[in-house]
Amino acid sequence: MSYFPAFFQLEGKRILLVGGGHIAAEKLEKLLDFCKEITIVAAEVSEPVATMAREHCLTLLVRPYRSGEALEYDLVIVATDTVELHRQIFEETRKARVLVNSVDDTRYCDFIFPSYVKRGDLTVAFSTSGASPAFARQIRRWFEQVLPEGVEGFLAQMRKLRSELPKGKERMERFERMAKEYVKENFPSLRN
Ligand SMILES: C[C@@]1(CC(=O)O)C2=NC(=C\c3[nH]c(c(CCC(=O)O)c3CC(=O)O)Cc3[nH]c(c(CC(=O)O)c3CCC(=O)O)/C=C3\N/C(=C\2)[C@@H](CCC(=O)O)[C@]3(C)CC(=O)O)/[C@H]1CCC(=O)O
Ligand SMILES: NC(=O)c1ccc[n+]([C@@H]2O[C@H](COP(=O)([O-])OP(=O)(O)OC[C@H]3O[C@@H](n4cnc5c(N)ncnc54)[C@H](O)[C@@H]3O)[C@@H](O)[C@H]2O)c1
Repeated sequence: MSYFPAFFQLEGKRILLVGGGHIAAEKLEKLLDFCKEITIVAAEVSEPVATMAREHCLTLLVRPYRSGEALEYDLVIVATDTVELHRQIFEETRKARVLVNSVDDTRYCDFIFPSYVKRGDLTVAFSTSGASPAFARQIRRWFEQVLPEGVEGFLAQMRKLRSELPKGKERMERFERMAKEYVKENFPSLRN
């Protein structure tokens, strides 16, 4: 079954990253695009993870994961080199409202990381539901080339107008027209 694409508000959520190596650093970099309160627990910590933790004032616990501690969080990302730990954390959380991502192992995932492009308020995410992460990455890279410079500025302008103009048919038509014109001018291969 494919994964449902949703955009979660992470601010205010309790987030735990388990692991402090190469892959944990990649996941952390992505999480930091969307939230600034993250706890990391890792037996050993690589330089990139230590640097991000310091720069963003994250809670960094340098010690092995303790049984049951995932239950204190809303979202848990497990990025260690110990598959058994990924299974353990997934099992521990089954009776609680904790969502788990185990890198590289859909058996122990409630959600998976997509490939994405983020420019201001625009986030475009690609997923193959695990069929081919390599393909998700390549299509993301292609899309980065297609995306016009300054799209975030256009969205900032639209956001401002939305807050200023009263709701209704007139506003709806105006926004549709503006969005259509923007796409027509900036995505030259689209004609309609
Ligand atoms: C998108 C991205 C986001 C991110 O990591 O944040 C992501 N993987 C990325 C890259 C990548 N990962 C792997 C390769 C090597 C080539 C290949 O295998 O294709 C490459 C390509 C590369 O690095 O070039 C290895 C790999 N990955 C998974 C497995 C396990 C398996 O398939 O069973 C294995 C085999 C391990 C092994 O062989 O031992 C599993 C998962 N990887 C996912 C996400 C989730 C599904 C996403 C989806 O398809 O929708 C899922 C299910 C779980 C999760 O991790 O959340 C990120 C690209 C970011 C970007 O650049 O934009
Ligand atoms: N490195 C890659 O390019 C790559 C590519 C594909 C898949 N993977 C997979 O991703 C996983 C992580 O890879 P990595 O390169 O980040 O590994 P890594 O060895 O760099 O990091 C593993 C981290 O897990 C921590 N850890 C291990 N047991 C722990 C425990 N009980 N409690 C807390 N922390 C613990 C370690 O201290 C370390 O910080 C592995 O399963 C690997 O097979 C890695």
